[in-house]
Amino acid sequence: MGILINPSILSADFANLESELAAISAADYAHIDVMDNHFVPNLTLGLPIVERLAKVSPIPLDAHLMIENADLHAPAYAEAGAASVTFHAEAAKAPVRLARELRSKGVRAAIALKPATPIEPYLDLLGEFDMILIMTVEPGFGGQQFLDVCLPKIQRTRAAISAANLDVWVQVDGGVSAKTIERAADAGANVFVAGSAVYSAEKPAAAVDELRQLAQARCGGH
Ligand SMILES: O=C(CO)[C@H](O)[C@H](O)COP(=O)(O)O
Repeated sequence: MGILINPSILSADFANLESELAAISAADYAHIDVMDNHFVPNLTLGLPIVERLAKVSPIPLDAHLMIENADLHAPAYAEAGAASVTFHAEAAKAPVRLARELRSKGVRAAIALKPATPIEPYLDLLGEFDMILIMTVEPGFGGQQFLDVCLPKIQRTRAAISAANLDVWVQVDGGVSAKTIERAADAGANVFVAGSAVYSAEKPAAAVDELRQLAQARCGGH
């Protein structure tokens, strides 16, 4: 399974998003944090901006919806041009139905779990998703510290995916940096979201390369 580095534009300059996306053209997906000020105590951007970003981005968009009522709102992000749409388990009433609806629109469907949400209720459903996002911070803000307590959940998720012989990606988001990415890779993640570690770097493209090399050196087994 390949390694993917998805910089989060949460730490980018919101007044210059087109050039901020150009700066990460060597990454795999641009991670777009959609926050509604209800599911999380922060407000970022919504559908019209995602629609524009999808048109100008040199790489596909990975939309991470930190919004309530995901069943109702998530499909519109697929129609807006995101290549991958992630909704939160805590915000979806019918996650399997929603994932099937997203896939029917031709996008990758992913489910996200906050640090206190267990993977166990979803273990028999893994094949319904293209990716599982294990949050390694409480969602809402960039620049937080990576939560090592989430590593066992990443391990259990990867073990279940391997045991079922599924091709499901495991994404980590929150506090991912050159200091923490190896631990996440060792635990079984293969998709890495990094906001501040990329956009606070003098050269975002070099930061993407460094993260990729560190993860690739550890991800031989998955
Ligand atoms: O989903 C998020 C916050 O809810 C962000 O994607 C995440 O925190 C990235 O920022 P950083 O790498 O600075 O932690």
